Amino acid sequence: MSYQFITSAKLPTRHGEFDIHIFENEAGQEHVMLTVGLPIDRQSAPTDTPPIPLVRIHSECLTGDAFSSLKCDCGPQLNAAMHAIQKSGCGAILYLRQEGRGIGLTNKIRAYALQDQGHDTLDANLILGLPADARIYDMCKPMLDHVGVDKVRLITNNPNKLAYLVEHGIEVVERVPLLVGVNDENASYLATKRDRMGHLLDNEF
Ligand SMILES: Nc1nc2c(ncn2[C@@H]2O[C@H](COP(=O)(O)OP(=O)(O)OP(=O)(O)O)[C@@H](O)[C@H]2O)c(=O)[nH]1
Ligand SMILES: [Zn+2]
Repeated sequence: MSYQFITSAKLPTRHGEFDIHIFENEAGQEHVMLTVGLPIDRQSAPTDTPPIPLVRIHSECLTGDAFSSLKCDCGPQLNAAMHAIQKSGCGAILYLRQEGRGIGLTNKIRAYALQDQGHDTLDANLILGLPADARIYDMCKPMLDHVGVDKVRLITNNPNKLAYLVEHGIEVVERVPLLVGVNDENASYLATKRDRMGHLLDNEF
């Protein structure tokens, strides 16, 4: 699949002002990138060491990002990442339109119905005959290339995202862990990511 840059504009938010960039693949699927301080202006202070952009690869979660769901940690993670990137002055949010770990909104809600019956987040996908995690990350490299980023500090607990970037020639100088928005409703979801999905979490939930 190839990805094309379409357009960009300013986006003021309550965290500060971002540039918003839209990308599209051949199937017409849109992905979004919010940036601050990118591309890095190497002319203005050529002798300074350039900053390493702080980057968050975030998969769409309508229920968490827009509806403040307590079933996951997505909404607080998105807000914390936007805040941290603004504070650092240089970075990007890659907002990937792969809802429900790539199975789509309808299937995610089907999985939630199974979770209501006591299944965990991983088994719910498997019972539906769907992969535990169907996401791809091949849009990330062209999106980062667009703003000249080849080195990042990556905000994640997900080893798949680290592996993708490293395999595609993007240097991950640092992994920045992100644990926010833990509550009684999402504790078992986080424990399943830690115990059954290999996420880099060593906390008790
Ligand atoms: N199938 C399914 N998807 C879920 C469930 N809860 C959250 N999601 C999806 O999981 C994805 C969350 O992904 P990210 O925010 O990229 O985070 P992550 O892969 O958990 O890794 P981090 O970078 O460590 O946060 C979103 O697409 C959510 O819609 C669930 O119970 N079932
Ligand atoms: Zn979520």
